[in-house]
Amino acid sequence: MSNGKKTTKRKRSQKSGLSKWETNLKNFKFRFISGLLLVALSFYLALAFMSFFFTGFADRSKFDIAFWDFIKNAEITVENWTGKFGAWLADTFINDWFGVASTSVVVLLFMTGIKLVGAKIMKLSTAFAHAALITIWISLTLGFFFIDSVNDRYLLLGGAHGYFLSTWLQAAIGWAGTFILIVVSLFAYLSFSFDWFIGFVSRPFHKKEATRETQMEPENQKDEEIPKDSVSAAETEKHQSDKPLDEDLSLERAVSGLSDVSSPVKQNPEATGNASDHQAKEIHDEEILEMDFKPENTDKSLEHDGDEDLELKIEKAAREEMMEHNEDQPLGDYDPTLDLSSYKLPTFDLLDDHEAGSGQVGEEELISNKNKIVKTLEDYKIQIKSIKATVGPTITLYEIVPAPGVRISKIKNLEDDIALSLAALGIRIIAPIPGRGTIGIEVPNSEPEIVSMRSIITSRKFQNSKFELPIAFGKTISNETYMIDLTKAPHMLVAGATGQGKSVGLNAIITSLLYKKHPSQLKFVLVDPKKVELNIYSKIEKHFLAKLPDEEESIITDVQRVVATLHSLTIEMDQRYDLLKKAHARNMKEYNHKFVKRQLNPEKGHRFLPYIVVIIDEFADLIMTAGKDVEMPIARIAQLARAVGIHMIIATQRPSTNIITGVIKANFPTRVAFKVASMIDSRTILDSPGANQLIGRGDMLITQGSDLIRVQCAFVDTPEVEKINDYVGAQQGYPSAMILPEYTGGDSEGAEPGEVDLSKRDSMFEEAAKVVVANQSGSTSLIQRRFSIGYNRAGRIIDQLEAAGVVGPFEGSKARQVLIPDEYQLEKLFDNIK
Ligand SMILES: Nc1ncnc2c1ncn2[C@@H]1O[C@H](COP(=O)(O)OP(=O)(O)OP(=O)(O)O)[C@@H](O)[C@H]1O
Repeated sequence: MSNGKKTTKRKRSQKSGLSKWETNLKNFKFRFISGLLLVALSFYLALAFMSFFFTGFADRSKFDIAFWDFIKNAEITVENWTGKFGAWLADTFINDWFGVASTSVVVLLFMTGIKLVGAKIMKLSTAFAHAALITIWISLTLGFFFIDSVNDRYLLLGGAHGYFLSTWLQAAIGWAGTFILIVVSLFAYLSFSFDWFIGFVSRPFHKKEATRETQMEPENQKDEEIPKDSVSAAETEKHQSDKPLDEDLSLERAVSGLSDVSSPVKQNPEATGNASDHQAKEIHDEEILEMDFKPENTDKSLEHDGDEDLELKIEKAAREEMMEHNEDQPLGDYDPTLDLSSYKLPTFDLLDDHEAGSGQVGEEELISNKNKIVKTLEDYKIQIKSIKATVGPTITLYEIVPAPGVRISKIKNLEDDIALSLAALGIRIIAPIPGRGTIGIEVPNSEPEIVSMRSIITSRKFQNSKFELPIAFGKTISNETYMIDLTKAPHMLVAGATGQGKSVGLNAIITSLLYKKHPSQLKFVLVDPKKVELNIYSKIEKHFLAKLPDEEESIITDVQRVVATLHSLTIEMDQRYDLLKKAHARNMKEYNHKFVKRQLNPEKGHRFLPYIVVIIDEFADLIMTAGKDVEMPIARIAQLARAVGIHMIIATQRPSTNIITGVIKANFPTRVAFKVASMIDSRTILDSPGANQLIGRGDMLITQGSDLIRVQCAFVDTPEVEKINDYVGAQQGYPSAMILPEYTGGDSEGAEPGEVDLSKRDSMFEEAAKVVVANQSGSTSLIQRRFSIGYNRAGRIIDQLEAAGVVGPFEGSKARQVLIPDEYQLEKLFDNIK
């Protein structure tokens, strides 16, 4: 009894010891220090080994006593540079173990050390595996070729391991056998580890093909360099410096000398010199990528039959063969994109640049505005320390540092006066700018610039983004591409009075996603009560849309269908949670990772889960007509669906409180406001004023909880969206849109629960009956699997089959009894119930 207790205790302490050790490993400081120690140890060992080659001869006789005696006895000294311990280590590693191949230990210690410190190198498990193979091979080879060095105890090149292994092998398979084994194992290792090696070795045997290959090369290259639908390579983008604005455009002034406000301000020579070209425009750091997504056109190569194309054909065949033989080989990771493996992301040339950069802010305008601001403030006896301008695409931000003692609220109250003196609409005062200790005055530029969607999509920031669902909205006031990850958002409210850029904004959101995602990874549910705004996307139904079963239109316009779709999405959400639970995954990313790694069995209902983005335009219309019927499922999805990859974007013209209710608001943390009609609307959507002061045409404010960020929305015109849709729609898609689970709640009027109306049989009733009779098994999951339909619908069909007398009643865990023995009887039954 007490023994048992002890064991448990020990186990527990071992357990806690392990977790402590793990926690330590995760601790950065601990890792860093351990890493440094390992690197130091690797240097020490390297010196010990190196020195051993020179001093080992002199020290050789000293190792013959026990280790502690050797270390303790001060009278014994060694020549090795690293002292007795180093000498002993070198002797043990080199002579007793693996000979000179033991240097691999030094390399491994070094690699582990720098990895712990934070260096990005190859996986340690791979390094260890290679090192082990190389060490054994070198040790054996040296042991084989320098077998005589065993008599020279000072240096066994292959170590004791090499010597014994080679002696044993020679006795077993002879000298020749051992030699062959050494050569073959080398070739096997190189072929296994390096793909190029097989080609290198087999090249002499394929001289003829190799010549052909060289002949083909220039042609291939040409193909790569001038992809048909890529963007013009000659096109370049202005690269602008990353300097903070105050270095480039200096409107800063000393505290004293405010009296000479009209005097020319300090100018940066560069900015002034280029005034006519750039007009002291704020310089942004977005490098534009001219990139083409066109994957290699393998199909083309198949069309060529001539002899000269042999090499290309072989490549293609090898590829296809690999796929055909997939089942026989150990399966690699599951690739969800394989279903539509030839799918190409839209190319950049589908987007226009809308004369990007056309809007320019003259230096005169900047100075005049600055003077007016300073003058107005001065009129109200407000002293300022400095003023700085940041020129954005449509807005310039004048940042003021007030003199000590000036009350911020005093400046804030002057909003109207400043607007009056500048004779401009859309002036917004941010007092203070969070985290900067300055006051911002945003003034619209007289010639606003259009931010083209193209400049955003081609920006390096967007292209290199690692976001799961990247949405590139446009540019901030400092000309940076502004992006959010919808998975983090996770639901978004968009408001804006009519004509202020809401539809363009929704198109920008969808376009961003279409430029980054494969149809297998993302599905949209589009709700458009206006029937015209989102209809454009019906062309990509088979690629990117999801809809209810038996639904004809993929863009939902009818309120009743919206309600059914939202309910269906809640069912999909619940099903996804069930799958996550079964897979012991906390969220969809983890689940998909497991699925891709083939840890989840599709036979058990597991499937790769695409993100679902639900976009609802004109939400006001919807809530007015359907009220709680839409509000409740939306609230449910918004509260729960984040972890299962369902995200919602709701847009409305009228952001009043009866439309954006508390429940909805609480669950939509990301808010986007285009210009709205009143301050009350602005407060409803953003919880603060500001959206009423915007200038329209894509000028917007975004908040993700705390700060408000002013962004100029990227402009994407309807013809561009059409081109993108044509491009995607023309490619091979899935047989249909993604089918959402069947929702039957709305249809069951009249029928009591449990009562089945056979006159309203499911369209799959007969097919399902045949399958059940043929298999003599009446299970819902069989029908679900065979017809790829949801559980609800399959269950309903089974109920109908029971009512028709095809299957018996529900019997708990057992499958239902099938009452019809064969197809002949079944046909008779069909005739009876017609
Ligand atoms: N980001 C933008 N950059 C430049 N101009 C824009 C931008 N967004 C919108 N506009 C201009 O504003 C016009 C109206 O935009 P949009 O159709 O998106 O408005 P809306 O808010 O959706 O209106 P409604 O609610 O009536 O559909 C566009 O035709 C375009 O000329």
